[in-house]
Amino acid sequence: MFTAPRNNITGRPTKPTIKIGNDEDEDSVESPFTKPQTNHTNANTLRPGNTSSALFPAPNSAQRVGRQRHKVVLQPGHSPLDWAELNSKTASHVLRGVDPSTPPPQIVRITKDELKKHKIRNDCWTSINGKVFNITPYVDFHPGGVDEIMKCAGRDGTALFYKYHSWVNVDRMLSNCMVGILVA
Ligand code: HEM
Repeated sequence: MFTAPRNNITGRPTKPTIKIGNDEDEDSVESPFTKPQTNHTNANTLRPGNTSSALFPAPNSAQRVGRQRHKVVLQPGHSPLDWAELNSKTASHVLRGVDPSTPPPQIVRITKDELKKHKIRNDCWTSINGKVFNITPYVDFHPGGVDEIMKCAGRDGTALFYKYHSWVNVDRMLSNCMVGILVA
């Protein structure tokens, strides 16, 4: 029966050693090559207990969404950052497209018939989650393109909105564009 060599003092089994070279009498030395080899052939393989390798490289947006992206090339000056800047510099009534004396949007009631009247490029409202937004100033900033966002013009766009991007925070993005609450 094979018995692993033991340390003379501690009595514990010694670390594995290998012979370097062919000389039988040469002292055996511990080799760095005896360490277990990690298989790095596919660093992205998610192995049980290995979470770090799965995060590098990070998945791109198409991989995160799980389908082909359909973002358009926006005109210069129409990036999401430009939209944020415009919001910070523009009075809310301008973005709402209403007279400055108009009451706060939370108490303005808008019927479906009224909503339907605002469906052209230069006067465009939509309703998402029961809130009515004037999207006229936002249309050119829409990363999905003008044609796509205009599909919700003058009507309830909630279903279309969630079909394409449930992760987008519309309340925040269009907070200054809210004109009222949709009523039956
Ligand atoms: C009024 C509300 C809307 C807002 C505030 C809005 C906002 C956005 C934002 C922020 C993105 C970029 C998303 C990202 O980078 O992850 C986006 C992309 C997009 N949007 Fe909208 N959107 C609106 C309505 C719509 C509607 C009604 C449609 C379709 C009929 C639509 C279709 C798309 C598409 C196709 C993209 C590209 C998404 C992709 O390829 O991943 N959006 N939208």
